[in-house]
Amino acid sequence: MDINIIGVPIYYGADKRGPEYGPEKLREKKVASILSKHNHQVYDFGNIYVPEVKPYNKFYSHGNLKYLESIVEVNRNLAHSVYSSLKAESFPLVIGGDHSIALGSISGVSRAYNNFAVIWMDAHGDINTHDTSESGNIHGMPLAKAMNVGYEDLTNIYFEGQKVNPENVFILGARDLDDGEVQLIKEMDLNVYSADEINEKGIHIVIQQVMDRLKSKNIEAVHLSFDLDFIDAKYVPGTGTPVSLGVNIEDTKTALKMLAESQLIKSMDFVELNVLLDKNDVTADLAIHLLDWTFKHM
Ligand SMILES: NC(=[NH2+])NCCC[C@H](N)C(=O)O
Ligand SMILES: [Mn+2]
Ligand SMILES: [Mn+2]
Repeated sequence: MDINIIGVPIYYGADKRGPEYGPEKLREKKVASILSKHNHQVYDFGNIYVPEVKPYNKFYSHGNLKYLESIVEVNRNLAHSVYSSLKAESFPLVIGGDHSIALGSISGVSRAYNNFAVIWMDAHGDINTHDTSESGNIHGMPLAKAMNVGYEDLTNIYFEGQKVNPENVFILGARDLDDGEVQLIKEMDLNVYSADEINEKGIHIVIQQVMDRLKSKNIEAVHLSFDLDFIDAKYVPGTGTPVSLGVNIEDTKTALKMLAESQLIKSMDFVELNVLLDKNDVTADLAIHLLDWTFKHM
């Protein structure tokens, strides 16, 4: 398969320095040549341009949507890059950066496919809006925007309106949800498999259930959005919002292997590696190992 690596060196969605060095770090660790070992042609498309913003301007046009203008611009460009990759039958691997970039990738995927699903592996739901967010950090909101919930500058990125049908969204590993997010899950009847449920039932059973659902819906493609904080906090010091009682590394690998082998995954985000918080590169090395593992099974 052909893979296009698209780096997005941004921290604005997290409002904490560190994730912007993710693409550089993974390149330093030879991500492209590692993936190409598994019979893939890997093309490194470099980085999406991230404009500089003065920190005092972060509230520029909206008090509870920090760095709104820049995040909109970056995601619009990213969306087109992801769409172009898919049109060229190349797998877009989007390397963050913080999770705000999922909005751009899902928007690009959405233009390429009619009936696709999003699998969101994360300790968080990332379904806040400017009304429910306690932080104003846009990385806690992209999945809501993709479902057309929230502020219109963010829901209308790349093209107007909804990018993904909420019925086709699967959140895995959740264990740190804000009140507004819990309410939205109820209102929209979203598919959420919490970390507790995964650890009780077993990852294998949960992934199988998700795949059965995808099959019954005749899904043609899946976008996998992987936030490193899906994994239990003790294994990932290098992420900005770690949460304990998560999934361990072995189970994470089982999930990624099963999803990769399904051949349904056509695009992926890999986000929230915080290089500045990392300890001796353990999280960066784990990131490389997980990507190596995933694309080995693809
Ligand atoms: N992509 C992430 N790591 N998101 C963390 C979000 C944390 C919190 N729920 C917020 O909205 O601020
Ligand atoms: Mn996230
Ligand atoms: Mn998260």
